[in-house]
Amino acid sequence: MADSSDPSDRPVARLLFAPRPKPKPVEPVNEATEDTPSPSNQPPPEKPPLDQLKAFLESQNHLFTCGGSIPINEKPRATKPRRAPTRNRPSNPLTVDEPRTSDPITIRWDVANPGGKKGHSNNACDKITLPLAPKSKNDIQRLLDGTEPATFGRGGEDVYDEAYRKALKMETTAFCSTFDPYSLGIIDTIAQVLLPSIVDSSTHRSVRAELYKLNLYTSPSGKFKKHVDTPRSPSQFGSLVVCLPLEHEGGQLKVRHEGREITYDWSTSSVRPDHATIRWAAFYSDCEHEILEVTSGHRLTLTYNLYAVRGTGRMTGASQTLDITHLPLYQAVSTALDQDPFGGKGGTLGFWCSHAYAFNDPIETPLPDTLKGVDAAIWEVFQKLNLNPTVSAVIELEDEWRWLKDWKDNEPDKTDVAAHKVWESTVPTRLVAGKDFGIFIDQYYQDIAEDERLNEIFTSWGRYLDENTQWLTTPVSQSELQIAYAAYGNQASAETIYSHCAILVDFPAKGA
Ligand SMILES: O=C(O)CCC(=O)C(=O)O
Ligand SMILES: [Fe+2]
Repeated sequence: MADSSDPSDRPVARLLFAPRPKPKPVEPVNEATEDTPSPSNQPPPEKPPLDQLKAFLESQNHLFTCGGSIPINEKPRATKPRRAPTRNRPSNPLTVDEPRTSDPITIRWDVANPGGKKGHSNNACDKITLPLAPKSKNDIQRLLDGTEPATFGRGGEDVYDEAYRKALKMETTAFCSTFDPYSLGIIDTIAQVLLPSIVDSSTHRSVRAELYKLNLYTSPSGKFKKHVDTPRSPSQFGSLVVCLPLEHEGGQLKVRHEGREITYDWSTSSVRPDHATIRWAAFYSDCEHEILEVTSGHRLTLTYNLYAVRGTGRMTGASQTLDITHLPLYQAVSTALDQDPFGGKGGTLGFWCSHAYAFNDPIETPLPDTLKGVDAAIWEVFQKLNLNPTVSAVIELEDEWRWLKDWKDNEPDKTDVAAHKVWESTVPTRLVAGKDFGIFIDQYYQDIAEDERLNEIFTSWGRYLDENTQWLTTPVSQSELQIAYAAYGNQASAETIYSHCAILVDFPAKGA
């Protein structure tokens, strides 16, 4: 993704964020253990209601990834055809409690130059079936021959740099596989955990998974250093990684969000011979993640982009809906807001979203349909309480706003400090909430004075959030991730980028 500092580029909100302090040190949490329970779940009773809610919200950032495993049934039984129901014989009950198992997975791919003969037609393909049969380890070489080096996005370009990403790939046009995340229940699980729908909500959401790549991380030193996944469209909310059964060690996938870290360790070896298992992990794709070095064998994954779609969620299972009034969050918010937090004077209640959201221009973002984790929950709580929330891109103006860097030139005789005062009187506050997402400067603004320009841009794009705004959360420490957004994606940016957002609720003044 381009980290543009060229003022002639169309600037976007993302570029205007001030660098933030370093994130809190990461608390390592591994797959087998629960997140450390936060003592702040029960805020001390003496705090005012809004402070109690703030403390409660601080502990609500844990939901950003989920994963699981599916054993492979290496000798699949022939499936008995189901008999159609008749009047005397009801339909077969659904075998919902049967453990889900997968058949072995076959991968087929195009062979570019079969037999290496010139002039030979290019339409042959090869295949392997996993888990590999004993003594068929050499089959993996044929698969390797069908791959090409995997690039990634840096500074708006696709680059190959083994120091950052050492991996091989196949494009979806060159391979297919019998693996189906829908029929194995993986997509249902992701929908329930990462994109739940809420009873009565206007946003009933389902997940669509689109196969993206086959990747092979091979020893020695196959890896992908920390990055966030480049969103392919504004409705992309997540990424799914499926690890197919091939012996390897190392290659742990680490996913991070707001100082928390989950490790998916899928290594298999003679010590842990459970290689006849498919393992998977899904996460919100704005979460930073990395793949540690593979120290032996080959780590083979299929990656999918996950999109939020409107639907009934009944693709493979029953619709799962959540009654928001039963969430502790609902109780916490309604108790805190029982008393008007602005004492009748009116103001804005702000919730900095815990995640970043993809948008592109000029198409609107699909928010609130793509809200993630606690952001979705707070949105629904505000809705349920009839508070008319809005979700906006919120930008924080930098002290030295490099993109309009010549503002000081208007006051050449003043010191930086004095010139800065002029700037501060021009813009009432540093926080501006957008009615739209990207900020685009048209030619018109180039012709007016710098200070007027600032004000005009921001009042036409959004509104200033003044001291009457009470923030329930502090903005996520983004300094590292912000750099990662700008510099490292898994593909050079396709028109869609992430923005930081806030959910806002306006409380009118009493009698207004
Ligand atoms: O293979 C994996 O574990 C994930 C790969 C990844 O992060 C990516 O392709 O963007
Ligand atoms: Fe990734």
